[in-house]
Amino acid sequence: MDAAGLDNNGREYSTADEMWREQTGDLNKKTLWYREGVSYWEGVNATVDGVLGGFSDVNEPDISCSDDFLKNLLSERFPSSDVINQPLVALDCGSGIGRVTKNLLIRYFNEVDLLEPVSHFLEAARETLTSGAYANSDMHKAVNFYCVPLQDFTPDVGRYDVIWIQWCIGHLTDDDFITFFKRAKVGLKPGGLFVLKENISKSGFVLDNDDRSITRSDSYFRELFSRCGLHIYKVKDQKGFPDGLFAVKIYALVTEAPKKVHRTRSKTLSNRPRKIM
Ligand SMILES: C[S@@+](CC[C@H](N)C(=O)[O-])C[C@H]1O[C@@H](n2cnc3c(N)ncnc32)[C@H](O)[C@@H]1O
Repeated sequence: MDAAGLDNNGREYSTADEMWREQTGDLNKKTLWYREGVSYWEGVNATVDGVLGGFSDVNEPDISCSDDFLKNLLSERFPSSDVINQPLVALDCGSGIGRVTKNLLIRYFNEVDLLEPVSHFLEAARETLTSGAYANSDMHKAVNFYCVPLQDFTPDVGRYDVIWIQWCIGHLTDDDFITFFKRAKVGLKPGGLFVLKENISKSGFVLDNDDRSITRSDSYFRELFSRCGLHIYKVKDQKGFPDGLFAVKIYALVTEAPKKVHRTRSKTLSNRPRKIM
C-alpha cells in the first residue's frame, strides 16, 4: 500500500508498506505487534468508558446510527426472516464487553456469537449476556464466546447472516486484514454480509504506537476491500459525535458484485431532441 502516513508522535512514513515493514517485518516483530495490542486492552477496565477510550458519550449516537443502518439492511437483504424458518445469526468481532451485542445485535438477531481476545472483556460480556433478561430469552440469545483474535479465527461454514466488525480491524496488518476477510467469507450464509464500522483518517493512515493499531482513510479501506474481493453494498457516515474525534463510517460489504443496471432508453425519450454533451 503506497499511502503516506503519520504516527501519534508526528513521525512521517512515506508509505504504509514502509511502516508495516518496520513494525511487523519479521515474525518476532509481528508477534510483538499483536501481543502489545492485546496487552494494551488487558490494562483497560471492562466498562463502556474503558472500551470507548474514555468517550462513553459516543455510545448512544453510535448505537442509534448503527440501528438505522442495520434496520434498513435487514429489511432489504432478509425480508422474510423469522425465528422458526430463517433465524438470523450474527458474529460480533472484537466485541469487547459486548456493548454492541447488548445494545443492538441481540435485538435483531436470534443468535449472536462474540469474538474477543481479551479474556476479562469476554467474561464481562458473558456475565451480562447470560444473566437476567438475556438468560430467559430463547428467541434472542448470545451463544458462543470465542476468546481468539481475528487474525487466528475461521468461522463455521455458512453460520452468519451478518459479521459485525467494529473498532477493532485497525489492530490487523494489511495482510491479515485481507486473509481474515477471505477466510471469513465461508462463514456467511447466502446473501450474508459484513458490516465494518471504523474510524477514518483524512488521508493515508495514522499509526497509534500505544495500542498498536492504525486508522486508515476511506480510500485505503476501499483498496483493501477490492483486494479482499468485497464490494460496498451501502456506506453511511456516523453523525453526532463530539468534535475532535476521527470521522467514522459504516460499510456494508458483500461478496457478490453489484448487478449492472442496463438502461434502455424509452422510445418517447429517445425520439426527443437531446442536448449533445
Ligand atoms: C475500541 S474496543 C471496541 C470494542 C467493541 N467493538 C465496541 O465497539 O464496544 C477495541 C477492541 O478490539 C479488541 N482487539 C484488540 N486486538 C484485537 C484483535 N487482534 N482481534 C480482535 N479484536 C481485537 C480489543 O480487545 C477491544 O475489545
